[in-house]
Amino acid sequence: MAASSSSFSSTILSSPSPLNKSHLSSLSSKLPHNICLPVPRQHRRRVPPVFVVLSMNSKPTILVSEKLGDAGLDLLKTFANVDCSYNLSPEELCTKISLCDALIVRSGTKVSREVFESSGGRLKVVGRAGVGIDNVDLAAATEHGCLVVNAPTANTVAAAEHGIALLTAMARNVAQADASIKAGKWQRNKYVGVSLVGKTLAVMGFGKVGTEVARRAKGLGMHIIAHDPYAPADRAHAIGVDLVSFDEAIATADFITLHMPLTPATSKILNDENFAKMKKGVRIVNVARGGVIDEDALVRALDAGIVAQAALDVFTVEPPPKDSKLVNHENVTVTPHLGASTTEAQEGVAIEIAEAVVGALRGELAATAVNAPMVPSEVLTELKPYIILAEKLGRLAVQLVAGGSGVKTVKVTYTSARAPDDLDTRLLRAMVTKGLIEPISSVFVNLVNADFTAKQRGIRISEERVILDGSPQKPLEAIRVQIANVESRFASAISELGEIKVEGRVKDGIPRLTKVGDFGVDVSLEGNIILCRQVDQPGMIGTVGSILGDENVNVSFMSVSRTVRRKQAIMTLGVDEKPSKEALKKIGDIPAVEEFVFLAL
Ligand SMILES: NC(=O)c1ccc[n+]([C@@H]2O[C@H](COP(=O)([O-])OP(=O)(O)OC[C@H]3O[C@@H](n4cnc5c(N)ncnc54)[C@H](O)[C@@H]3O)[C@@H](O)[C@H]2O)c1
Ligand SMILES: O=C(O)[C@H](O)COP(=O)(O)O
Repeated sequence: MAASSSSFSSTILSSPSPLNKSHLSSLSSKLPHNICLPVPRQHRRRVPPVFVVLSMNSKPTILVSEKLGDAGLDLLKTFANVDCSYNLSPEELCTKISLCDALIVRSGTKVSREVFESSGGRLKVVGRAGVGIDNVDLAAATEHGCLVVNAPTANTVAAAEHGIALLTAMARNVAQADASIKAGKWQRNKYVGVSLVGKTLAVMGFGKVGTEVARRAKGLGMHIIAHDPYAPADRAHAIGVDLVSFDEAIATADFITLHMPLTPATSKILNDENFAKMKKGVRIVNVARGGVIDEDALVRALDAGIVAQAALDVFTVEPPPKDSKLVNHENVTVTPHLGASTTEAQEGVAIEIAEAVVGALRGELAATAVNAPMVPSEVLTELKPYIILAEKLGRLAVQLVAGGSGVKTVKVTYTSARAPDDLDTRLLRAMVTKGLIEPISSVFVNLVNADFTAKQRGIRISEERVILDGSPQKPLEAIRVQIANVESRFASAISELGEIKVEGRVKDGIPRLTKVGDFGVDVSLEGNIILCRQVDQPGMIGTVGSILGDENVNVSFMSVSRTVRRKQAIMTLGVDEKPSKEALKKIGDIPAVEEFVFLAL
């Protein structure tokens, strides 16, 4: 395969010379008994999860801080210790959280920065049993490497049905009439309502819930328009809805129903200025988030008769103050955030979030991750050996650093026959970052916080593609990691360009180191590695092997590659145990050894 475009010349070095089988068997009789020659390691292959969260033997603890459906709780209990502690104060939550690996909340628990700080690094997953994640401090979660997942689909219909319930109840004064008759009155003239048929309903936010509300309202004979700057117009057209501008929506609607998330852009989007643009007598439904309405402005608009009625399920502060003018307004119908509260939705949400949290704790990538890239499972399966390769190369490269200006400028090069848009490298970059940072810090790095952690430590990681001609069946041919402006503990790891350079490939599903500096090598990236530059002369393997054998250090593989016959060679040894300082010194003292380094993978 030839590189078709590259800013790095990517000439593959002539094949290194790993020991071949006959060479090895003739050697084996001369080696100490505990030196194993290359053994198939497939059975020992481990795929590290992307969110390595649990030690092998621990049963995780999951704190459930709000009521969750039984089916979800049962699922959680098969995997973890489940602590259902409802109505915790913020202080109690902060105290408990240090004993928990995961936390499951609904909208009633504020997962603040303090919660992440109090967890001492143990909290690895926050599961939001529902859609809105505005009660979770996402920035803090990301900085602490904590994955946030939600359950975005199971309560959609429930929320849409509640929107329709509020719409119809409001139009026919159901709540007010109910209260009146229970107070002993019979006020048939007071509670004359308005009809929905033929009226224009503006759906603000045409996502999952908004779409379902629109479908149902069409069935009531309403004319539906929608405003959503990010929704595809063809999806709206397909169900007979026109997407219009914000101003057109609010100016032409008889009814407005809110279905957008609470974001800085939508906060108080219905305010004095926008109420003034509405048709006099407009009616408003909110099952999204209280914060999208300026509640004081809504009271003014109600008092001025601009807004005839409002029906609200959500409030800026929940529960709202007892003396809230808005809640107590006679033209306002309220429910206590019940949009998702149907038996069916809560069972669905509980299962959806339990599966997501358990999956994340097992280290799988969550399809509903909120603060990490979502990688489809088929892509993940294909990339798995390359994920390990990326991390191991990062680990190896950073351990080769001996000084200089520190690990600041790192370049990762992917050699692939795939088109750039057919290879998502975010996962690979995160794993290189993990490999680079974890050996030199106590920071836990994962896909969630990799970029943040690198940035925080002043490490600039650039990526480059070398596009190969040929069949793109494999996602990658090679990954190369280069660290600039550093000195190395193993001078041979410095390339001609003056950078530490390591390169690896996946062969038969096993990640292998294939280049160190400008030397070709070929060893499996497992356990610990000794890199040794030596004069190419007979007896070296036996001498080094004997030193390790005397120490009861098991050699799992070896490869020798040389540049010029009888001149210089790089010997690479895989060892299961870390040799003692004395043994390493003895290796260094062998006259033909020019330099060597021990690296833990
Ligand atoms: N009351 C409840 O119990 C309840 C239940 C479920 C969902 N919700 C809330 O309903 C809202 C919608 O949920 P969803 O599942 O449909 O979410 P969604 O992400 O599927 O849809 C939200 C839509 O809002 C759009 N949007 C974003 N910014 C906008 C803006 N400035 N103007 C107009 N549209 C904008 C997005 O493009 C998206 O299409 C969320 O706030 C969610 O928290 C409330
Ligand atoms: O965002 C949501 O999913 C809804 O607001 C439901 O919130 P809840 O789980 O607190 O009912």
